[in-house]
Amino acid sequence: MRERTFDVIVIGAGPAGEVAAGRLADGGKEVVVVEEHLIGGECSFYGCMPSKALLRPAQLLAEVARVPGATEAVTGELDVAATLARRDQVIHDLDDASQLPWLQERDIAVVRGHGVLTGEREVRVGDELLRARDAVVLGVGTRAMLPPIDGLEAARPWTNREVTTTKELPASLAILGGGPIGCEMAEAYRSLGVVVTLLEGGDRILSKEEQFASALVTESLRTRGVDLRTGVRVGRVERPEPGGPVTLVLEGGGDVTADELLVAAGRRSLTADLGIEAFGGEPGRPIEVDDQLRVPGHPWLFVCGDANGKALLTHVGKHQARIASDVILGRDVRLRPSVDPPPRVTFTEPQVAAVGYTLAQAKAAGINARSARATTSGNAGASFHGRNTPGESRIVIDDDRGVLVGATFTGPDVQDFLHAATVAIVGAVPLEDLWHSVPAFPTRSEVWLHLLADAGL
Ligand SMILES: Cc1cc2nc3c(=O)[nH]c(=O)nc-3n(C[C@H](O)[C@H](O)[C@H](O)COP(=O)(O)OP(=O)(O)OC[C@H]3O[C@@H](n4cnc5c(N)ncnc54)[C@H](O)[C@@H]3O)c2cc1C
Ligand SMILES: NC(=O)c1ccc[n+]([C@@H]2O[C@H](COP(=O)([O-])OP(=O)(O)OC[C@H]3O[C@@H](n4cnc5c(N)ncnc54)[C@H](O)[C@@H]3O)[C@@H](O)[C@H]2O)c1
Repeated sequence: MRERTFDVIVIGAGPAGEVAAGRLADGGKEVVVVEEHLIGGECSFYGCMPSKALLRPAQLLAEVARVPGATEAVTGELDVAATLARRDQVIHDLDDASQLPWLQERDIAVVRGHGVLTGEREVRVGDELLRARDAVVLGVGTRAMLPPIDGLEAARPWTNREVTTTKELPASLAILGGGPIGCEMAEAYRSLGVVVTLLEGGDRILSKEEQFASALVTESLRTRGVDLRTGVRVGRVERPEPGGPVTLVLEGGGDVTADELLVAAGRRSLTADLGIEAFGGEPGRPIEVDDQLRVPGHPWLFVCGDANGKALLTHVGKHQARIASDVILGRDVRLRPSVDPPPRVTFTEPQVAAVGYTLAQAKAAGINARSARATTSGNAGASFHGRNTPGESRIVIDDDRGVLVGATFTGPDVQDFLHAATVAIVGAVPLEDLWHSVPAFPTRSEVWLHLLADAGL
């Protein structure tokens, strides 16, 4: 068996693993990355990037239709083939060659294959044994979770992998689960001309967000023609002919038939064949870590990104990777609770861009909280993006401390509003100081003036 020794072994080259490897190498460590599929991970090839590529063209076309001058100039329909071709460019036709120079420039070694922990600071990849002088960082991520529904697995449903990469669109698509994946893909596929049925088991879609945000996205999807149903329980799935239509038999009567079925009902950690049980982990479950991303009792073992289950978001995994790397490089840094829940954006139209607590979550956390609201497009800057676009914004205020603890912006293209709110929350900026943070005219940031006015400032 071939043996090699490095300072740090990183298993999984998704966003978390890549950032850890890069930062450690920049800090002078000799690093090896073990990857069994594509360098770039789920986010680059089957997640964030292709999903946004599928959503953006129709959203831009809708914005053009709201802005006279441009409206008259752009008169055609969405080009479906060009949209799929652009998606293929974004995911580099599922080829990770363009990710390699970044690693090579930093002298990061790459080992292709499935990594398994075989001992302390020891990883086996096929017939190669890797040893680490300092640490092992796990960034193994997640896969789609299939709920235990009779016939579901045998029906070979789509997961995020097929829905983001397919070259041929089905005429109809049923989607199980109304979280961010289900909602984004419902809108994208509908905009590409597919008949979409979205089935959510809970009483509302996007259940982790403010109720008003769920209601706005529900209304928007229904207006676009998505058959959106909540409180639905699927009892059985049938696909008599492989590749033929699939039928979901609903508990309580009725069924839904579609050419394809997407399961977007949550994720499971890729910790089943990792050797994690020897270090206190449970195969298939997220691995518990402390505020320095270490596995308790194993100071050389770190877990970053989706695999620790804290928040399944690329930017969260990358932040954790920066912290773990700095700890390995000898710095005393930790996760801070100041921005938890973290910033997040569902890229539907309207978008839901939120950070920190919803009002209900703040109250449940024992905070003396109240909210203030404003119409997102109710300012001069917004008129240049299209008057009266649907969308409301709300901030959640901790009245005892006089600071923000949450914010939600809904509307078209509001994703970049979020960072100001994140800075205000992490910096615990007093509301009076926020009031003096004057937004330029005419920018859509004037929504802050209206939010603070509604809060009594
Ligand atoms: C459709 C979709 C859309 C999304 N959109 C967004 C978005 O807009 N914004 C956002 O912030 N997040 C989004 N996410 C979530 C985001 O993709 C994940 O949070 C992110 O990819 C997690 O990064 P990671 O590095 O932890 O894991 P991953 O990206 O899953 O990467 C893990 C890597 O580890 C490899 N691996 C696993 N086990 C082993 C092993 N034993 N040996 C070797 N290699 C191994 C895998 O092959 C993979 O390459 C989306 C997810 C999906 C599915
Ligand atoms: N824009 C973004 O940032 C973005 C986009 C997509 C995904 N993501 C990340 O990926 C993660 C996974 O996304 P997701 O949408 O798969 O998961 P999720 O856990 O967020 O949502 C799953 C939804 O499926 C529903 N569900 C579960 N079982 C069901 C069943 N049997 N029948 C009907 N409904 C059922 C749940 O009630 C829930 O609403 C998210 O947590 C998110 O962090 C982020």
